[in-house]
Amino acid sequence: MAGLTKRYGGVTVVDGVGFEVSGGEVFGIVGPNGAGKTTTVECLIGLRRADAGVLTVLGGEPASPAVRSRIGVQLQQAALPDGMRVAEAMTLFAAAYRRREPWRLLLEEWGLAGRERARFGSLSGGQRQRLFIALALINEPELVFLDEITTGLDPEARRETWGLVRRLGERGSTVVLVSHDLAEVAALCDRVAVLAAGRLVALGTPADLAAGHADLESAYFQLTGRG
Ligand SMILES: Nc1ncnc2c1ncn2[C@@H]1O[C@H](COP(=O)(O)OP(=O)(O)OP(=O)(O)O)[C@@H](O)[C@H]1O
Repeated sequence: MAGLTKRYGGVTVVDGVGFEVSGGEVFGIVGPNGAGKTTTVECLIGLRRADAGVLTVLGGEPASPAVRSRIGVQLQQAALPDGMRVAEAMTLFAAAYRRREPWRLLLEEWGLAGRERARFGSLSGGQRQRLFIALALINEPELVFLDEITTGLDPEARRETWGLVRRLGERGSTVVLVSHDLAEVAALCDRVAVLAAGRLVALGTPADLAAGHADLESAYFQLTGRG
């Protein structure tokens, strides 16, 4: 991806951002609120049209059906009707794809076995989050986008989710992870892009970014102009 630019009503919210993500990499995107992280992901998954830039995802155009069928997406504002049962959600999402993982296995893997008949509205925050990740994986995606997956989770659920993201990486999936949690990024990501006010201000391994600073957090504050 090179030169990604997106404007909303004349305001540039993503400004010439470019990076390459390698196969099998866990790639983090961090930055303050409003930095353009979600907009960047939305352009990469074909949900929004870029105003400028060259975007290639798995060798194709982000919005093409061939690419869409090979990616998985868990978006920040994901929601399901409160009355929908877990099994119904899995069946519905599975129906949208030709290639799909047996969804009962996915529920097992994500700690939701036995919750098939539970309604979305009755699930805890952690269970909802895991359900959204399971839904994002239903088409056995080669590339998975996860946006703030541990926000609102208690420490134990957060740790568990980290383990599951690691497992995705180990299985060979490429993961793009948007996060506000620098400890999470340091623990999970091979490389990290730092966005601030729509621009890419740094790109490297967590260790590279932290080099010359007390830690990753102080590097982040300096890079994003908050230090
Ligand atoms: N549909 C939209 N219409 C107008 N402005 C938008 C729209 N979506 C996002 N924006 C604006 O674009 C900017 C970037 O938003 P974006 O959600 O990409 O940032 P972010 O880095 O993901 O922030 P956060 O950390 O708060 O999720 C913000 O100023 C936001 O208000």
